[in-house]
Amino acid sequence: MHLPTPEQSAAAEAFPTGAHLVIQAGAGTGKTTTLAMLARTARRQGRAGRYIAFNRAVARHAARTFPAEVSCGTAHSLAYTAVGKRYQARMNAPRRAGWRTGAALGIDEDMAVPIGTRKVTHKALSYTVLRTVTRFCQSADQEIAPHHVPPPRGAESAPLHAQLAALVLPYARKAWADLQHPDHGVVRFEHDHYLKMWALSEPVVPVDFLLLDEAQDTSPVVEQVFTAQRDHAQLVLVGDSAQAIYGWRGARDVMTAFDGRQLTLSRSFRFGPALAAEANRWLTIAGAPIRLTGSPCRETELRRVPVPEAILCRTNVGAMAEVIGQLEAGRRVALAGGGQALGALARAADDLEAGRRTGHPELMLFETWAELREYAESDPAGRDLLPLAELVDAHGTEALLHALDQLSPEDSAEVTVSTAHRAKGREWASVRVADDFTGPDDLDEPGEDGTPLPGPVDLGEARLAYVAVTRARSLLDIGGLSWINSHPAGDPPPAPPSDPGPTGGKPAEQQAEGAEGTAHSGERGAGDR
Ligand SMILES: Nc1ncnc2c1ncn2[C@@H]1O[C@H](COP(=O)(O)OP(=O)(O)OP(=O)(O)O)[C@@H](O)[C@H]1O
Repeated sequence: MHLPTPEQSAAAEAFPTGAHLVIQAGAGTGKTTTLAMLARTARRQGRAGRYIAFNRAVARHAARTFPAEVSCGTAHSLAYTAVGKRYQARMNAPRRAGWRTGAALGIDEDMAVPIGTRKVTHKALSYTVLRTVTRFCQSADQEIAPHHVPPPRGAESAPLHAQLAALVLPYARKAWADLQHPDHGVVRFEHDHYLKMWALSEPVVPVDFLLLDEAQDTSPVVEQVFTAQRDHAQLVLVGDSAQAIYGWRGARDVMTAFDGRQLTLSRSFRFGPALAAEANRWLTIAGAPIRLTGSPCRETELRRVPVPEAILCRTNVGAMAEVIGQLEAGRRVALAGGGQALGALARAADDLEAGRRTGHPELMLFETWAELREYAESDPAGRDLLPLAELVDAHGTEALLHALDQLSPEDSAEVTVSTAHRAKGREWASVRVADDFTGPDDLDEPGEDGTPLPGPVDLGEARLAYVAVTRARSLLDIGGLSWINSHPAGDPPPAPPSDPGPTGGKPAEQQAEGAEGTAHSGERGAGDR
């Protein structure tokens, strides 16, 4: 048992008062240890509660750490017990292609509706209908509406989106009606469906307190159920606003504006003072409410690391480039989360190159590779696809698929390549940040001396950089983030702080919603919160 830090003691002392709490816990600051302290306090008080984890693995880990009075699970597990189990038979139904579901909903298999210069085929429409239902399920809305229709790649403008929404919504409403039957229907029943049904039933969770973990990335549907309990249960939100990196797909930082007593965990047990200083540079840029102190017992060096244990990338495509580079250097490589997403992209590129339409959800509005390339090169909305286009053109889809076949499992690999999104919650002894973490573009107007001025650092990018740099225990190579050393926002060079202070800085702002999928990385799996 460790001697608690003053901040951990402050959290443990605040909890029995019954006040709603917001605990900002920086990277590696012993969040689980602290929550277990709170849970033991509750046991002494005879109070029972629930810990809501981000995914099942975290819930299982917490169940081993917390006393029995605190039940541990995801929001989905609560919803499953209340609603989902009635739909078990439907959930066990065999998977089938989205277009078959579309056909069963009445979408004509010969359709090709023009939206702008693109044609929406029945496959694209079927996929968009199912995504619309999923986005509705993750929202706090009562009914399916146009804003749930995902903006399609290659037809993002508002008028085109409105046209698409008019086409999609009748089928999406039909799909949602179909899902209400517990024992029959044509749409495959997913975990998000019963979560939404549960939320719409306005459930009361019968507990004395609720601990919401990773509260900086909470879906609106979970936020709605959670905050609705505040009159009868003590609410404790735990997380790190500076690690809010899922805003692009609708998650919200519930901590920042929550009306509760603010507490902080800022002593990191993962790394030493030099890395804490680097982390603080990004926390400052992100306008985060905390600054970290490193462990005096840990020495973490920042320097070039030619052979790291982990390489962290900004995008899936960047990860693919790193995989190829490591394989060429003769190393056994693992890709965190596996190679399926990249394999699907490579196969989609292969289809387009052969002049076939692809079923890949992101690329299904394009008819040829040349069309996609033109979109990536000339349309600002498609710019993030340019690295994919360049990667495919440089290596060929066959070589990419061959590289993915050579991946090793993580436990037998010499190096793990991961996106920063997938690296969240993990740590390695040595880490290199990949080259796809490029800095902001220069401003149009040069500085007084005529030299280009770098643009401001995007807050979302700063949070992702913070997640990436805080994964290392002993060695960190900031690699692709080195541009920050000559950017005005990275100045003055970081120095280890002498006094962490309980709080400081401005609250983090919300990350703007961006495109889904290819450019980003790290999807949550079914059953995750
Ligand atoms: N007061 C303390 N003194 C020394 N070590 C501590 C203290 N509190 C926690 N630790 C150690 O810090 C490490 C991380 O703690 P813990 O497992 O609770 O954090 P976590 O929730 O898994 O991770 P994170 O803080 O990154 O979210 C563990 O090795 C734990 O034993």
